Amino acid sequence: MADLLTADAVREELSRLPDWSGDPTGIGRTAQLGSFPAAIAVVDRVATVAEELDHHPDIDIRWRTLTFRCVTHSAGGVTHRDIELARRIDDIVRSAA
Ligand SMILES: C[C@H](O)[C@H](O)[C@H]1CNC2=NC(N)=NC(=O)C2=N1
Repeated sequence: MADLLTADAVREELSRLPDWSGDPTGIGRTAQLGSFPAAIAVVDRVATVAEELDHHPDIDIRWRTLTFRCVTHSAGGVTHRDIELARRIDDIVRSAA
């Protein structure tokens, strides 16, 4: 099982993920795209990456605003897998914006 990050480690990782906030119970970000179809296209690309990593974010879709939350459910908190997923989500949002 993946190791839970301490509060200090989560803070450290978040300092390198400026669009994300959170704590050891989960990290999240929102992203506003240009349109609803553009937002759905981002969700679709995130779905592909989530399958590749076998690690899946919780996603809230409200018109063109997406909210991603990453937590390792099986571990009950934030692990390096969530940090990796967050970086990959950032890459997708950046290339879509
Ligand atoms: C069997 C499979 O590895 C697990 O169900 C995975 C799938 N994706 C997952 N995603 C997240 N965020 N947390 C998990 O614990 C998790 N478990």
